[in-house]
Order: sequence, then structure tokens, then C-alpha cells
Amino acid sequence: MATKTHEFADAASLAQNLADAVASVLKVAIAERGTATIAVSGGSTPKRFFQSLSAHKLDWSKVTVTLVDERFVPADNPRSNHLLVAENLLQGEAAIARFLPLYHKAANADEAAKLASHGIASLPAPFDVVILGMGNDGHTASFFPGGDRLEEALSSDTPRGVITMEAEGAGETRLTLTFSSLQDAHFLVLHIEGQAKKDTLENALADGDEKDMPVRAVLRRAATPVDIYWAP
Ligand SMILES: O=C1O[C@H](COP(=O)(O)O)[C@@H](O)[C@H](O)[C@H]1O
Repeated sequence: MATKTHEFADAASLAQNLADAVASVLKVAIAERGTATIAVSGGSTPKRFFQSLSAHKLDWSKVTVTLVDERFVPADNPRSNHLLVAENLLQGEAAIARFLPLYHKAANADEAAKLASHGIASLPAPFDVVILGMGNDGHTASFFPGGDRLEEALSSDTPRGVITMEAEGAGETRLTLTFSSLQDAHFLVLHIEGQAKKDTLENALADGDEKDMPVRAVLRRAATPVDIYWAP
């Protein structure tokens, strides 16, 4: 397990510092390879970080933004992670970035996951940046405790790509990148805020089954050391 913790006085300074660090990684990738990729999370936590990042001056036309997970809902649904990213990250300087959605209008979520996997396969691997969040139940991406395909999602034998996930705490059927897709990003971040999530993280870092707190898979088995960003 390799983690490095960055603690900040408040959410605003976390957002600014994380955005600075991410922008540096994207710039290096563009300088070295001509393009850059970033996969981000949804939920309530990343909004301020998205807004800080969107103000950074870099060649956003060379950046592909995608999601680590999504609900099987169209982009105009208020619970869509795509909508969150469109309204907060794909703005300002970043308005010209390319967005690769996980949701597709398809007969069912499995078909959408196949289309999303196809899209992800067209990107260079690994991702330059992956920003994960975490729920108070210890889920990250859509790796939910009790999820119907949790074992498959977390298995190192499951290839890069997108699979569906259904779980009691998840609401809509989810589309999630697999563990293999996320764990070797050049810059792998767990972004959490508040005391409750700090306590959840402490539990996750202690002994216990991965299936009870799936974020443990990332904390324990990711090939890239995890940078944990936290503010109260
Ligand atoms: O369901 C989800 O929740 C987590 C955490 O969300 P938050 O509201 O507690 O910040 C998020 O990382 C994930 O992408 C999202 O789908």
C-alpha cells in the first residue's frame, strides 16, 4: 500500500492545489505525447475542484475528459455525472476539451457499457489523471459494497473497460470503469472532504475485506501510489 496524504485548511485551498497539480500533469502529457486524458468522479465533492481546473490555461483542445463512473441516465438528468462535468469543468478555458461520455442511448445498460468500453479503448492507456471520490460506505467509482458485479469490477483479470453495476445504495444502474482501467494512472488521486470521510478512510486503511469497503482495492493494490487530498 502506498499513499501520500495532502491536507488543507479548507475546501477552497484543496481545490486550488489539486487543480494546480492536475494541470501540471496534463501539461507534461501534452508536451510529451501531444494529448492528455483525465477521468473524473461525480458526486458532490468535486464541483469546486472542477471550477478551479477549468480556469487553468493549457491546451485543452488536446485533452480528453471522461468519467470514472456514471448513472445510466441521459446527460440532461440532474443526477448525471456528465451534467456535473459539463456545468463545472467543461467551462472557461476547458470548454474546448473533448468529453467522452460513459452513458449512451442504448436498449439497456449492458449495451451502453459495451459502447462506453469501445470509447475507452480508443484512448491511450493508462490515463494521465484519475480523480476518485469515496462514499461513506467505502465505495469508490461505482464499486459498491454488495454490488452485483463487484468481484468482476475489482478483479485484476477483468480488462480495462466499462461494466454495469447494480447495488442497493447506488440508485440507478451504474456504468463504471473497472479497477484495471484506473489503478495505473500516472496521477491517481482520492479526493475526499469532511471528518466523516476521514473516519471512513481510516477504516478502509485498517484490516478488513475489500468487498466491505471496495476503496480498499485501490488503496491496497493500485500500481500507482494514491495521492489522498483531504480538507475538513
Ligand atoms: O455515487 C457516487 O459517489 C461518490 C462520492 O460522492 P460524494 O457525493 O460523496 O462526493 C463519487 O465518487 C462517485 O463518482 C459517484 O458516482
